[in-house]
Amino acid sequence: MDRDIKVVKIGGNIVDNPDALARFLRDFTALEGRKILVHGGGKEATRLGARLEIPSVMIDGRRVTSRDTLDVVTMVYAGLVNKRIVSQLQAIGCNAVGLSGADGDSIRSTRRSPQPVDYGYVGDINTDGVNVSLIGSLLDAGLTPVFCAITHDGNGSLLNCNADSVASAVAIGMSAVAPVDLIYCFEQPGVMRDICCPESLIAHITAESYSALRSNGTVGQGMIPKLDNSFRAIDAGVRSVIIKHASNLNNDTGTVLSK
Ligand SMILES: Nc1ncnc2c1ncn2[C@@H]1O[C@H](COP(=O)(O)OP(=O)(O)O)[C@@H](O)[C@H]1O
Ligand SMILES: CC(=O)N[C@@H](CCC(=O)OP(=O)(O)O)C(=O)O
Repeated sequence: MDRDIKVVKIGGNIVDNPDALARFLRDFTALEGRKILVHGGGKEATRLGARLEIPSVMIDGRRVTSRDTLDVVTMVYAGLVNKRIVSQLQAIGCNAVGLSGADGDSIRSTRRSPQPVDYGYVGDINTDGVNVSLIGSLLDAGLTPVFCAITHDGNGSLLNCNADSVASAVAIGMSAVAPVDLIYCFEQPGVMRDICCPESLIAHITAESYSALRSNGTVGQGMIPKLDNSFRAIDAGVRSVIIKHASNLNNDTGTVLSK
């Protein structure tokens, strides 16, 4: 059997669009070999928070996660969104199993220091926090793990992580046992010089060109953590990283990252 593993992260704007999500899940199901899906769902959490009168506060692309907000994001990511995705995958022949990081002790993290910014119940995934043998056993059993952004600290607390960081950490962890390709899918063609112009797609970014794109403001907002996570994965031995439109999952179009 092909030992390679594909770790695919699907962004929040696709998760939030039923037609785009259905198309993406069909393409994901068609991917051959062992695969893992990681999803976000920030928009749905923000909407439910508003309905419950729990306002969402984001700082540098991360959600300040109070006790109440932790309840909201757990309900939305580990519940509604995860189970919706798993049931849709089941309906099209992909035997998915939905997990938070607490399930099977699959992903452990540590609550962030309250300095310089107190993010509340937000975690950073531990260096050895990905349970490679559990995930390997699921893959060997023919299952497709589907992870949300909720992890745990091993002491009974759930912690909210950035979904891009979960994807990168899972890819890094699994690269200890197999070649891993990390694929970030979202609603844009990739990293662009001009976000309003799809033709301005940047085909290839190195660590050196990234620092120029960052300092001249070409990349901003959510793209900075995505690129930081991409380079972290490459440095830690992940075989390939690409950032692409969700509808291009099964072709080569996108932005390829390399050292
Ligand atoms: N140069 C760029 N190219 C593409 N997207 C960019 C760029 N700079 C900033 N972005 C923003 O980054 C966002 C992606 O980050 P994010 O919303 O965190 O992704 P995801 O949907 O995967 O969670 C895009 O929606 C876009 O608004
Ligand atoms: C700590 C933190 O910010 N966690 C994210 C997790 C979800 C996520 O990353 O979703 P997208 O991929 O849709 O952005 C949040 O609560 O928004």
